[in-house]
Order: sequence, then C-alpha cells, then structure tokens
Amino acid sequence: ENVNKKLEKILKIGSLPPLFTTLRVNNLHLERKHAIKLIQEAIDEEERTGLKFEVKNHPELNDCIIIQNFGPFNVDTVTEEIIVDHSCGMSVLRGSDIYSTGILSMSPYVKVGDLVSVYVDVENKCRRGLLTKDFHGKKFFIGNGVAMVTRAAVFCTGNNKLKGIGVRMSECIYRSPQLYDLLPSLIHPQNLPSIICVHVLNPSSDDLVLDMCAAPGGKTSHIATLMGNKGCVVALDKNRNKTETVKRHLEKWNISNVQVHHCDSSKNARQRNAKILKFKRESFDKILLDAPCSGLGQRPSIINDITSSQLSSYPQLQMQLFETAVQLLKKGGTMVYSTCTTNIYENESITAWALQKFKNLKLVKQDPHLGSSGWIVEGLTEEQTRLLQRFDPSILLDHDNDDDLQDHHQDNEDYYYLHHSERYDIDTIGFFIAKFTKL
Ligand SMILES: C[S@@+](CC[C@H](N)C(=O)[O-])C[C@H]1O[C@@H](n2cnc3c(N)ncnc32)[C@H](O)[C@@H]1O
Repeated sequence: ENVNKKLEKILKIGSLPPLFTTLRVNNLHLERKHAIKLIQEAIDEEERTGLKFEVKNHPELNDCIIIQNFGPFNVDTVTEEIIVDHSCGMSVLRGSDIYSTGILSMSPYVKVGDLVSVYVDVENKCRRGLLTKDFHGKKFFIGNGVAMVTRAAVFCTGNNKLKGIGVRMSECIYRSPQLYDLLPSLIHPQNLPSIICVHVLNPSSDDLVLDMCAAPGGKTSHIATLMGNKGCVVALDKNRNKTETVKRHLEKWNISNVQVHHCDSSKNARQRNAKILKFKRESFDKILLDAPCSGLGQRPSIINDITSSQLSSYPQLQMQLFETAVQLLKKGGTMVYSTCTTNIYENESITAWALQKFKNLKLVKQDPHLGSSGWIVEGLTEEQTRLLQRFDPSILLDHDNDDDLQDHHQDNEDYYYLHHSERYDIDTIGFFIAKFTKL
C-alpha cells in the first residue's frame, strides 16, 4: 500500500515541471552579480506574461542563480489546434517556444498570427502531418500560442524539415522566463542537483580528472570551471555526435583544459564503433561517473514509455562502468557516482554492490548536502545512507491529506501553495549522488 502510494506520488510529481529554473554562471568570465543583472534586464524586456520573475543568488552555491516560475494556470482553449511531440511539449512546460520540428499535427487553415491551442501527443501515436481532426489518441493541453508558420510550410517542405520557431507561446499552463540562447558563453541552464554533483566532486586546479559519461557536457564545463581552466579533464562519451556537442559547448565557454574523446568507458566494451582508449590504472585523482540511467527523475515527463527490460538493463551497464572507474582511480582519489533516476536498483543498490565488491572503497561525506539521505537497502547501514544524497521531489506531496491527491492540471490549490513557498532545494528533478574515496 505504502509503496504504491509512493509510486503514485513519484509519477505525479514527475509529470509536473520544477517551479524553479536554475542557471550556472561561468564565473571565470563573469561575476554572478553582473550575470543576475543582465538576466533580469533581459527577462524584464522580453516578458510577455505580465508576471514578475525574480532572479536571485542561490544562497549556498556561489555559481548558481535561481528564478521562481509560476503555475499551474487555468487557460481556456481555442478552436485552432496543433499537436506536438513529447519532448517539445516538455520543453514548452519549462519555458520554451515551439520549434517547427516538434509539430506533428496542425488544423488545416491556421494562418500566421492566429491563436492556436497546443496539445502534447501523450502516447506517441500521432503521425507527422496528420490533420488534428483525424487524431483520436490521448492528448494533453499545455497552453495557447501564436502561429508563426502555416501547415503547408511545416509539412510540405520536402525532406528538409522547417527550422525555427513555429508557435510563440503566449499563455502556458506553467510560466517560466524565456532563457534559451541568452548569454550562451556565460550562463548554462542546469538542474540544481547536477550543479551540486560537481561541487561534491570538488575538483582542483592541479587534478587529473576523468568524466566518464560526459555528453552533452554540462558537468564537464563545470568541472573545468571549478579547476580555473587549469589541470586536465579527460571527457569521454560513447556517442560520437554527442562528443561533438561537448566540444562545441566547451568552445563557447572558452575552456581549454579538457580533452574530449569518443570512447566506450565500460570495461567490456561492446559498442562496435566506439574506440576504447587505454588509460593507466590508478592514474586519475578524481572521477565522475554520471551514469547512463533510466532517467525516471526527469521532469516534466507526461509519459514514461520505458519497458521493464530496458529498466532492468541499466544496473548491469552501471556496474561495468563502475568497475572501470575503480581501476582508473588513484589510491586516495575521489569518485562520484550519480544518476538522474529515482530507481533504487540504479542508486542505493549499486552503492551497496560497490562497497561489497571493492573493499578499498569507502563512502564519504558530501559537501554541499542539500538533498535527503539515501533509502535503506540490504548491504547499507543507516549511517551509510546518511552519506548518500537523494533528490526526491515526491516528498513535496507528503502532506496529511494523502488520500486527496487531486489532478494538478485542474485547480490544485495545494500544489500551487506548495510551490509558492521557498522549496528550491526539493522542487528539483529526481537525482542521486554517492561519493567514494579509494583507500
Ligand atoms: C546521463 S548522460 C551524461 C550527462 C552529462 N554528464 C552531463 O552532465 O551533461 C549519460 C551519457 O553516457 C553516455 N554513455 C552511455 N554508455 C556509455 C559508455 N559505455 N561509455 C561512455 N559513455 C556512455 C551516453 O551517450 C550519455 O551521453
């Protein structure tokens, strides 16, 4: 009964966007107070919702900025419709406009400048180019916007998909400031636990650091920045295209202490095209293993179509990567293992397995520790779970009236209330961090 209730809360909170946007500042090139001023000015100028977004310091992280968002709002639908894919819908709920590539279906006579209601294709069933009246699958309303393109322009451009903004959002059920492409070399939108994760690793300027699963590179640039663009970071990813994304991001940030390689970081490399680089055993001072995972902590996520076999495949891969990490870590070195999932089998159970298998590994205290403790599993003592850091936004829904979990997309005053208190350290994506030292 309790487990089901917890699961219900995890799914419910997972379907909502966090109501805080967090940004990391490139403090090698810009002081945070100047960044705050520039961002506030840009938001005030762009603002179309009539809401006042306040840009603030994170009180404990010297490179982090927080902006509180608003929602949910009741928005009336209009006759003209468009349907967008899931990932586009999720970006809209976090403040984005709609790019034409995300549009799946559109009413036939929409003209540029018309107001349209925007829906997400919940079950991934809408064929691209379908007329909205012919789509009978589940769809979820996320707000209204102004069409910048016609149906013909979106769907009749041959093989080249139309690029650029297709619908400019005017009233979303959740409202966040428009930040994309704002000062891309100086600020990076990043979820709070991801920022905390690299502070926990705490790299310094004379370290040799390995980032085993680096793409798209958010944590890599953070590691490099904390090292003052000195020392050396080796950043690996098994996906070649994604390593190019990492390189572009680092170039934008003017970072020169990172070597990026296309490489399979697991011991038993099976991916055919990824090179396997040989590093000397016990050569790295610090290692980040931000592991591939089931992503169950990602928010918002209206659907989750992960299969149980996909879900159960992750621990195996995580253990392989973990073994490589332990081999490559120096004695006395530090390793951080992290995931963006709430799945205990990819988090606490991997930690328990690692402590059992590698007797020279020890869990150590994390600083900062803003999340809650880990969950208790076989093989971990209570004291050890207190050294783990788990971000579990479902605790926002832990209040006395558990039986009355209403649909937040209606008129959920409880939810609205919760979000208007200062809960930025809880209203995050789901995330897990374990920090080890090698004896
Ligand atoms: C959670 S994401 C990493 C996010 C990244 N650390 C960041 O903060 O931007 C996991 C990454 O692991 C990569 N990956 C998966 N299996 C891998 C392997 N065997 N070796 C190296 N990278 C792998 C994926 O391509 C993916 O980019």
